[in-house]
Amino acid sequence: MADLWQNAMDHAVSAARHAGEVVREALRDDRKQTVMTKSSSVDLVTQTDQKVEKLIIQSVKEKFPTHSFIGEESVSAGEPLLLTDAPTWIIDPIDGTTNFVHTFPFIAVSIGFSVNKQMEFGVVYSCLEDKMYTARRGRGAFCNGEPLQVSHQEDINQSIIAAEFGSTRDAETVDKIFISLRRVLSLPVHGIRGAGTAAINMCLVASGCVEAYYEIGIHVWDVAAGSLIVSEAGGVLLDTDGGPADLMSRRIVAANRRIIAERLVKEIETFSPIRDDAAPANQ
Ligand SMILES: O=P(O)(O)OC[C@@]1(O)O[C@H](CO)[C@@H](O)[C@@H]1O
Ligand SMILES: [Mg+2]
Ligand SMILES: [Mg+2]
Repeated sequence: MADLWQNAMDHAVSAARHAGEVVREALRDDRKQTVMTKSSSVDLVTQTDQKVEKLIIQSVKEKFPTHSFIGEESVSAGEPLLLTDAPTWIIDPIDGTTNFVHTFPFIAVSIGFSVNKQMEFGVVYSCLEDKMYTARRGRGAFCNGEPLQVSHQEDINQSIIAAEFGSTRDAETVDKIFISLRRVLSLPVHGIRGAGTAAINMCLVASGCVEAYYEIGIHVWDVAAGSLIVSEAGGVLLDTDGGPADLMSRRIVAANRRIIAERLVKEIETFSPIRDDAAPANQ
C-alpha cells in the first residue's frame, strides 16, 4: 500500500499545472475579467476562479469517481462544506484572487487531499513563478523537485513574519489585526511581509524565506495543502489561540520552530470567525 495515493498526487500535480496555464492565459487575455464579490465587497471572485475549479473537479471525477470535494467556488455556489473520512480533494482554484485581478504576481492553485481527516498530500502551484510545491505525508516537501527545509532561526527578533489583512473590514476586526501587527512589529522583528495568498505564504515558511506566517479568517481550502508542505519541511502548525492547528477554525500559525510559533501566539490578538464546519451554505 506504499503508493496508495501516488496516482492521485500525480494527477493533482498535472491538474494544478494545467490550471496554472489557464490562469496565465487569462492574464494575457486583453478582455477585462468580470469581477464579482462574495462575503464582502473586497472578497473577490472571477470567472477564471470558477472555470479553474470546474476543470480540476471534472478531471478528478473522471479518474477518481468515488472521491469527495471541498472546493472554494463550489461551496460559494451552495455545495456543503463537509470534511468526512472519505478521500477528499480540498481545492482553492486561485488563492490570491485579489492579486489576480490586479496582476500582483503571487497567484497559487492549491490542492490538498485528505483521508480520515488527515492530509495525505498537498500541491501548491505558484503559477507566475512556475514553482510547483508538493508534499506527501511522511515523505518530505519539495519545490520543483528540490527538498524544502524550514529556517533554523530560533530568535523571533531575527525573523521575518508573513501576515495578511484579510477581507473583513469592520472596525473591530481591523483594530484587532492592527493590534497584532503593531505588537509583532515592535518585538521587534526584522520585517513583516505578505504575498496576498495563504498558500504561498505557507510555502515561503516551508522554503525558509520567512520564519512564520499567521492569519485569522482563512478557510480550509487556503491552508489544507500548505499545512502539509510546512509540516513536511520540518515546520510547526498551531491555532492562533496556541492550541493545536485545526483546519476548520479559520486561524493558523505556521512556523519553522515551536519556539517561534509560541512566541508569535503571545502577540496575536486572536478572535473567532465562524468556523468552516459551522458556516451556512453560500458563505
Ligand atoms: O479568495 P482567495 O484569493 O482564494 O483567498 C483568500 C486569501 O487570498 O486572502 C488572504 C489575504 O487576506 C489570503 O491569505 C488568503 O489566502
Ligand atoms: Mg484562497
Ligand atoms: Mg480562491
